[in-house]
Order: sequence, then structure tokens, then C-alpha cells
Amino acid sequence: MKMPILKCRKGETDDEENSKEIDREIKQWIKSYNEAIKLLLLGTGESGKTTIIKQMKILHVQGFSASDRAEKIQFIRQNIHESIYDITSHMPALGLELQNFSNEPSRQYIMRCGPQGPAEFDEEYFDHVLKLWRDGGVKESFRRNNEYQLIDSAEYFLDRVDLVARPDYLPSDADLLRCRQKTTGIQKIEFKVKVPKSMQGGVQDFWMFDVGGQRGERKKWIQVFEGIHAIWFLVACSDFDQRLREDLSQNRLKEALELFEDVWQSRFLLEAGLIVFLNKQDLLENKIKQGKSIATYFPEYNEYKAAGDEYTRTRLFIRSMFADVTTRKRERKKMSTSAEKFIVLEGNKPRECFFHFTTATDTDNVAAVFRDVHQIILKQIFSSMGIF
Ligand SMILES: Nc1nc2c(ncn2[C@@H]2O[C@H](COP(=O)(O)OP(=O)(O)OP(=O)(O)O)[C@@H](O)[C@H]2O)c(=O)[nH]1
Ligand SMILES: [Mg+2]
Repeated sequence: MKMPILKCRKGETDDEENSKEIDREIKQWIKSYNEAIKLLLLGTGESGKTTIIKQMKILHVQGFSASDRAEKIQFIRQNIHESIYDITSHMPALGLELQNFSNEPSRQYIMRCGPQGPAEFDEEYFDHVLKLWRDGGVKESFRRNNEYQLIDSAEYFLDRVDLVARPDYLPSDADLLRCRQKTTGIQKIEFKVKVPKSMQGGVQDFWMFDVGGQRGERKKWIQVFEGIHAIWFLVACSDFDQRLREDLSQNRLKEALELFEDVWQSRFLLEAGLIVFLNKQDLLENKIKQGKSIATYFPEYNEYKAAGDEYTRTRLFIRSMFADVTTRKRERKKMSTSAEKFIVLEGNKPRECFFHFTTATDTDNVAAVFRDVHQIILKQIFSSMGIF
């Protein structure tokens, strides 16, 4: 990326005219800056990258059209089937039985559909799903879903079977945000965002790239590393008690830590800003409320000292594990900003990593985080021009 060189730095002189001139130049730069700010979403599978892309569509593009929504009905119904099929088919391995034996024909019906689903999502099909979802044995299997693989939106959609079954069903934004489709390949979304007045105003183009996070997809990532201004690294914090879909011997949160270390150390990404989204805070909080402890999987937690309730301490502990990756064998300085900021000195070159706690399915939360992150990215670009 070529940056225009400004004649002098803001703040070097009190001369009002000169200062106005600089302001004009910055505004001009924003206007004439025809290269978009390029953001790349990285993270393991199911960490929430595509959900962030959907939020950008809602917040900065026109949102979803009726035809976009209609297109997703089949995927949402497929999510329902995948959920009920996985929950029910794992019951024997978990030593669980149906609580109500009269639901046995429904279990057999769903098993006969196979993982691919029914030929038709008709009334009969949804009746069987509803009967099973109300069964205590099925609920117990759902409660133990960290012992097998289940999509995160299972409960959300199974609680809405009545609605999704209706012939006139059209998904809401919340439904679209919950719909799970694995990403393969690389996708790009372009949008414009107003630059805050405090940052000289104007409009800025953004390009955001989404990639698949599962192991088999990661070899494609390098294709989009060139010219990236900032990486948003997504972590599913609720993953702490789950195993990786691609490798059942690996803990999902450990996989995220190892992947983050690779990204942080990648020589191709040294110039890019790094922002970590500690995502799925809602699911993390639920798990802690259910009495699950991260200490079972990360015994270091027992020695971790922080104030607050169990959920607060858990999320701070997760953040500390990621922050440690950025500070290992390096100097660390903690700043008190709204986003926790760690400046790392590598040789003479400061490298920054910002951390945000997020719930990617919550549009208000993503909007607030985006505002913060937008400022961080602009400041980084302006500071590389010697303005801030
Ligand atoms: N409850 C909750 N669900 C989330 C959150 N973030 C993402 N999800 C859900 O988690 C699932 C996976 O999210 P995706 O955005 O598809 O994950 P991804 O990182 O794009 O996954 P890959 O494409 O496989 O790399 C989806 O069903 C989302 O709705 C969150 O913060 N809270
Ligand atoms: Mg995706």
C-alpha cells in the first residue's frame, strides 16, 4: 500500500492555517484513497467468522433481501435435521435411552432419514422432531453435547421448530445469523463506512475476506495475506470443553491457541494489525452457569489469580492465554484503553494486539466493537503516515 506523504505533522505547529491545511489534506487523502482497507477474518472452524460477515451486511450493506432469506430456508431446516440426528444418534454411546418409550417410532423415523435428512421437510417430519426434542432422554444427550460434535445453533433452531415448519416461514436476521454453513474457499464482502468526525470524517471503503477455518481449508489462507491491513482473529471461547471436528484427539481451544501462535508469528502478516475477538461470550457464560469449569481442560486455571465471578475469571483467563502468546520472550506493557491493548516491542518495531469480548450473533455488540476497531485501524494507518 502506497501512502501519500504529508508535508508536516499535525501538532508540530500552532499555526491555525497550517493545521487547517493538514486537515484538508487528510480529508483529501481519505477521499482519494482508492485502495480499500483490507481486513482478513481468521480462526478455527465454527469460531464465528462468517457470522461477522453477515453482521457487516446487516450494518453496512442493505442487509438481507427476501430472496436471500428464502434461499436459506432449506439450510436452516437442514441445520434442524443435523441437530436432532446428531443428538439422538449419540444416545446409545452415552448410555442414554428415551425417557418416554412412545417416542421410539419418532427416533426410528429420524434415524431412517440418515444424516442427509428427509426427502421432504413435511408436517410429519417436524412432528417427529418436536416429540423427540421434548423427550427428557434427548435433552440429557443435548446437555452432554461436548462429548460429540453438534452445531452451536442446535438449541436455537430446535426451540423454533414450530416456526421453521410453517409453509410461509421466512427467516429473520437472527435466524440467518444462527444458520450454520461451513465456509470452503475464500469470500469477499465490500462495504463503505463513515469515518468518525474525530478522525476527520469522510467515507472509507472496506474489503473483508472470509476463509474456511477447518484444518483442510487453512492452506488456502496464504492467497489473501498480501496487502492485508488488519487481521480479526476469532476465538470461540465456549470451545474449552469440546474436541475438534477434524481431529477428535485435539481440544478446540488448544487448537485455537496453536493457530493464533502461527498467525502471530507468520512473517507474511508482520505488517498487519491484529485484533482478537474472544467470541461466543453468551455460550461461555451459559456453560459456566451450568457448573462447567475450564480447569478440567486447562489445569493452569487453578493457579490463575483474578477478581470477579467464575465467568469473569474464566474469560480473563482465556484472554491471558492468548495475550501470553503475543508476549512470550518479549516485553509487555499493558495500557488502559476501552479495548485491552498490549504493545509488544520486537526490535525497534512496536507490534500491537487488541482484545475484544464478543458475541457475534448480537448485532448491537458487533456494531459497538466495530466502532472501536475501526478507530484502531484508522489510527494505525494514520500513525504509519506520521499523523497521530
Ligand atoms: N450463540 C452464539 N453463536 C455463535 C456466535 N458466533 C457464531 N455463532 C454460531 O456458530 C456457528 C458457526 O459460526 P460461523 O460464523 O459459521 O463460523 P466460521 O468461523 O465461519 O466457521 P468455518 O466457516 O467453518 O470456518 C454458527 O451457527 C453461528 O450462528 C456467538 O457469539 N454466539
Ligand atoms: Mg465460515
